[in-house]
Parts: sequence; structure tokens; C-alpha cells
Amino acid sequence: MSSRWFPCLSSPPPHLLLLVRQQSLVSASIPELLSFSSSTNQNLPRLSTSTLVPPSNDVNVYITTWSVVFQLFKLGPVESVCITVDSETSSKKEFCDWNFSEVLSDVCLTTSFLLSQKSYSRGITIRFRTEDESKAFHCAFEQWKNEVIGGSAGECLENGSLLTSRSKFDNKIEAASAKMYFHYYGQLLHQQNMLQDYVRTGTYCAAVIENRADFIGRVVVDVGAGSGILSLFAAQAGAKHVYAVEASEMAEYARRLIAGNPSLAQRITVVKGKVEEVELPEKADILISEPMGTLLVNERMLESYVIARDRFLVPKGKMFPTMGRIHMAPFSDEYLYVEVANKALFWQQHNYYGVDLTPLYGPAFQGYFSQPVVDAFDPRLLVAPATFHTIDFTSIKEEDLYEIDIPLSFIASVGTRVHGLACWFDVLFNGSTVQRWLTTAPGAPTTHWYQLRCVLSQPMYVMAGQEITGRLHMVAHNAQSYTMYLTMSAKMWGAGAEQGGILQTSSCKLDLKEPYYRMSQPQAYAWSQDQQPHQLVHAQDIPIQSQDVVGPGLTPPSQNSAAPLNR
Ligand SMILES: C[S@@+](CC[C@H](N)C(=O)[O-])C[C@H]1O[C@@H](n2cnc3c(N)ncnc32)[C@H](O)[C@@H]1O
Repeated sequence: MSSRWFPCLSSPPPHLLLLVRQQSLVSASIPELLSFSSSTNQNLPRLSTSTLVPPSNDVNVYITTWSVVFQLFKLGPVESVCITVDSETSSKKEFCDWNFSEVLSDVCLTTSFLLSQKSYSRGITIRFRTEDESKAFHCAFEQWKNEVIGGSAGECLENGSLLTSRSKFDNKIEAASAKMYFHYYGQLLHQQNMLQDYVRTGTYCAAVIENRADFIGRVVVDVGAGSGILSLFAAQAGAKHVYAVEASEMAEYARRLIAGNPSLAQRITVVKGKVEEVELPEKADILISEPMGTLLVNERMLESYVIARDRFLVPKGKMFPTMGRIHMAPFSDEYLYVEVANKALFWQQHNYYGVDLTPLYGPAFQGYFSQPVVDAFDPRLLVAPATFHTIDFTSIKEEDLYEIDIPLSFIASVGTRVHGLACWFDVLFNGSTVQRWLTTAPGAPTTHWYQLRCVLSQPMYVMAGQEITGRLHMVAHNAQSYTMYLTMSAKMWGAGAEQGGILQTSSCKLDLKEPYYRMSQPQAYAWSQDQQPHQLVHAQDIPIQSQDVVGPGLTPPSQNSAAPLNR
């Protein structure tokens, strides 16, 4: 086998033929034919293995998606084992030529072991001529598995036996969350929402094209390719080959879009599957991806980006984007506070169809304050210069993203009531020619990420010059998001203040997965060109609150579309 068949992955392989010569064959000169296909009958994925000569030795093994788990394990550089698990209900009478082990017992090592009363497994070792053959075979197998059975092989083993080979992704992400997530991204309307964020897509395009020196003649992996737009940019910039890895059904649309751009298509291969699971035939010189969710880290796709780096990127290879920063500053927004607090007023009713609702007022109140607010706010609402936390995508360990702990320290510029912490992010494309930033800062052109605010149920009073300390502690959860623990304290202040003393502390716990999209009002802000995005003004200069601001500013891209779920 060579990797020459790999390009066929740009179109789904309905029938993948792989030539495997097994050393364990009695007649070493007879090559073994292993083929994966969708059976025309019942649309069952099928593995068949046969010696080419004589044809009468053909053996077919039918693998049903519902009853058989099919796994391929590497035993060594050139040796692998195929293992199937079947339940007795889908036995021989249904698939008469299932009897793999008997027919091939002289040529293959076949293991059978009982897993439970109703299921058993069989294994066949395959020995390849070279390591390259082995890699190519595994690569094709993964692709076939993703195409035909949606990468779900191995997930349905109920007894948790050794046959399950769950990927890093499957191990940490709840299946229901992943299903919803990839269903969401499998829809064109959501890809369109991102494509229509011209700040986002335009910055990516500029970062790639202006840094074509980083792409010309290089191998690129697009991590989470979606519609394939970044792969097309990379090909436009002269990439030698781009592997566009996409786990959702969007991979099919990406293929269509790429095929419709024939001058670029021959240099792009769409690989359907998770970056944690797919195999690629070569290493990448550069990774490109758009893995940023709300507050940079929502969706936990940064982890996939980092895993892709460790799996596919050559040492010192480039990453576009290269690093990201989470920016944070305390804000004052009386209107927002009252709006959130008032949502729970419903539960203050003593006579709701004769029922007293007030026992649930407390939990409802806390519930509303556990939702981070996503909207575009006026940067004049910030009460201190922002600080930031850097995540270097080229060096961070995947596990370091499981828990993010950010100490906070600000000096209030004004005396006011602090209602919480405002957050946004930016990412850097550290190209050899041009460094480009994509920012989601308040006051900068609005993106579909908007900004995020954590609202304290107990606001704090601060004076100009007073120190505000605290901590933002984010813990990843298996629904592809984070639980956020925010504490903010106003330090003792003024002459004779006790060193390090705290005057007032307020805390809240929020779920980044459950934001309140506050998009009912146009969120447009007028800016003069020379105004700095984070420029602060004094409290007396804050005559307006976010909803009141009108002007010829930008209309957020997804204003009229569905909420940017999961970003
Ligand atoms: C934010 S979208 C970006 C799409 C496209 N790159 C763009 O810029 O328009 C992220 C895409 O990555 C895909 N994705 C997320 N996690 C993935 C993973 N672990 N493996 C493969 N694809 C993934 C999603 O299905 C989604 O289409």
C-alpha cells in the first residue's frame, strides 16, 4: 500500500480497496485483499477479506452498525489487530458468511473471547510490509469508519471492555453535548453566520494572504474546517496541500464548495472526522483554525487545536492563530443589573392561580445571575483599565485548559457601583510578514462573539483609586464549556487603611454554557476614529447606559439570526 490512494478521501470512499500482504499467509506470494464497503443489501458496512487467487476463498464479514463494534489496534509499527464484537442476536443465520475464523484460521491469528453471555469478539492480526503501509491502512480505516459509521465504532460497548478505544475527545465530552454541537455546525445557516462576520472572516483572510510566505509550498491542516473557507484561503495563499479536518456533516458541504473552486480543489483534501481521531498521511508545516468560542474558551475547541498541534504539526511549525488573550475589567451598568434582577420578580407572586411562588424566588434570582450576559456594551461602562490572561497556543498543554485560574487586580478610575466583570478576547496571527490581531473588544467593530459580562448579585461600591482584587476561576465541564467562579473584593482604601484589608467581597458562580444573549435592542455605538477602545472616562461623564446608545455604528452580524449558540 502507498499513500497514493489518500487523495480519494476528497470524495467519500463508498468502497475502499486496500491491498494487504500478510506475512502469516501460508503462501507468502498471495496478497490478501481487504476491502471496506457499504453493502448494497441493507446498507451495512462490510469488511471483506479474500485471497486474490483463487477467488473461491472469498470471505465476507458484515459489520452492522447496531450490533458489532469493529476496532483496529496497532500492535507494533507494522502489525495491527482487527477486532469485532458481535452479539448472538445478529448471528450466522442472518449473515451466513460471517464465519471468518474458520475459513481463515490457517492464515490469520484469530482470537475469540467471551465478553458477556450475549456478545463475543474475534480478532485478526494484519502484518504490513512497511510502517508506511501500516499508517496508510490505519488512515484509510479511520476515514472509512467516519464516513460509513460516523466514527461511532467502539462507543456502544456496554460492558466497558478493553475493546473500547475512545479518543481524548470522547473521554472528556458528554456524547449528548457532542451530538448537539456537531449537529449545530453541520448546518449551513450557522456556518453562514460565521462567514458573515466580516470582521472575523476578513481578518483571517488578510492574515493568511498577507503572510503568503508562510503558506507557499507548505502542508496545512485546517482544524475544524467547517465550510472549508480557511482551507480555501490557505490554498489561495499557495499552500502545497491542505487537509481540511471537519467532524460534522459540514464536511460534505465543504467538499462541494471546494470542488466548485477547481483551481484550488486539487490541493485540498477534506477529511471527515475529529482531529483527535483522524489520521493524516503527512505532518503539517502550519495549522490554521478558528477554535474560539465565547470568552475564547467556550466550546473547548482550543483543546482540539492543541491536540492537533501535538498530533500533526512539525516541530516549530506555525499556528494561525498563534495565541489568544482574555481581557477583563470591572464595569458599572445599573440598567443591566436591574434588568437581570427583575427577571426573577415573577417568582415574587403570592397568588399565581392561587399558588404562592415566593419559595422559588431565591433560586430563580441566583439562576439569572448565573448566566453570563452576552452583548455589545459601551466601553465607557468600564471602571478600570483592563488586565489580560495570555494563552499561547504553540506551547500550552491541553490539560492546562481544563482549569484556568486568573488572579484579578484593578485600580478603579472612578467612584461608582461595580456590577461585575466584563470580558472579551483577542487572538494574534503571528505571521512572518505581518502580525494581525482579531479583537472582540468593546468599542471595536462588533463580531458575532460580542462581549461577555459576569454580573454580581451583590454590587460593590468603589472610590477612584481604590484597588479591586479577585479571582476568575474557570473549570471545564464535559458539556464543552466551563463553570466560572468569580470573586471580586474592594480593598481598604485611603490613609490609615489596614494593609491588604478587604472592605467588601462579592462572588458568583456562572455557567458559560448558559449565557443570556441580550440582543433585543440594537447595540450600536458611535465612535470617533481616534478614540481608544478601552479609553476610560470619569463617572460623571457616563450619562448613558448601553441600551440608550444609538448611532451609526455597526450592526452585529447575527443580530437577526439565531442566537450564536455555543460560540
Ligand atoms: C467555529 S467553526 C469554524 C469553521 C471554519 N473553520 C470557519 O472558520 O468558518 C468550528 C468548526 O470546527 C468543527 N470542529 C469542532 N471540534 C472539532 C474536532 N474536534 N474535530 C474536527 N472538527 C471539529 C466544528 O464542527 C465546526 O465546523
